[in-house]
Amino acid sequence: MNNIILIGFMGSGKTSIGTLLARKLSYDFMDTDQLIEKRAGKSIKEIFALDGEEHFRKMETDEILSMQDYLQHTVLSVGGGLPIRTGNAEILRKLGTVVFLKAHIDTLKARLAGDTKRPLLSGEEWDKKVTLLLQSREPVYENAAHLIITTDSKCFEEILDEILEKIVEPI
Ligand SMILES: Nc1ncnc2c1ncn2[C@@H]1O[C@H](COP(=O)(O)OP(=O)(O)O)[C@@H](O)[C@H]1O
Ligand SMILES: O=C(O)C1=C[C@@H](OP(=O)(O)O)[C@@H](O)[C@H](O)C1
Ligand SMILES: [Mg+2]
Repeated sequence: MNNIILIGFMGSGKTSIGTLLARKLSYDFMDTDQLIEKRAGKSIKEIFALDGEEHFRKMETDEILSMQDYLQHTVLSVGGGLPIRTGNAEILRKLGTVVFLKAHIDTLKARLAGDTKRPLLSGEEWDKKVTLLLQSREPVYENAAHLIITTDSKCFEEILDEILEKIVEPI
């Protein structure tokens, strides 16, 4: 098992840190949102609007199921909702070392303010949605993870170093 999977809430830094970590390790980088956008030929926002969230969730599961056949030496960032769907966390844990990038709600809200790409945050009540979603999702992330890294007040380099220090698997 030589893959690293980053999970966590929207804004926890999965895509940014995944990109940097892969570069540092000379691993491939993949991000389920990017793969799905490419496959569908439209943005996540358009998929939600035109096909519905359930269709998107099915695409997420299909993506990680197919990875079981090929994923190697890869840092994989997954969308914030992916580990929540029944069965997905188990698939992720088989794919590699699952790292939960944890952040305080205030940190997440500050990072997500003004976002226009994430359909779940559209509308005026977005910060209330963040509070409710985070409450329900955090225990799922904690259960799914082999390793939890808190990211509040840490720069990217500090987070990368901590992940590499704490990962037990030889990589
Ligand atoms: N540790 C951090 N320090 C400063 N900014 C961060 C940190 N982690 C994430 N960000 C910022 O938060 C935003 C969301 O990051 P992103 O990597 O897209 O998160 P995710 O993929 O988990 O939704 C980006 O603007 C990113 O630069
Ligand atoms: O939390 C979620 O349900 C989602 C998170 C997003 O990815 P990030 O976690 O990378 O923002 C993206 O998959 C989609 O907007 C739905
Ligand atoms: Mg992302």
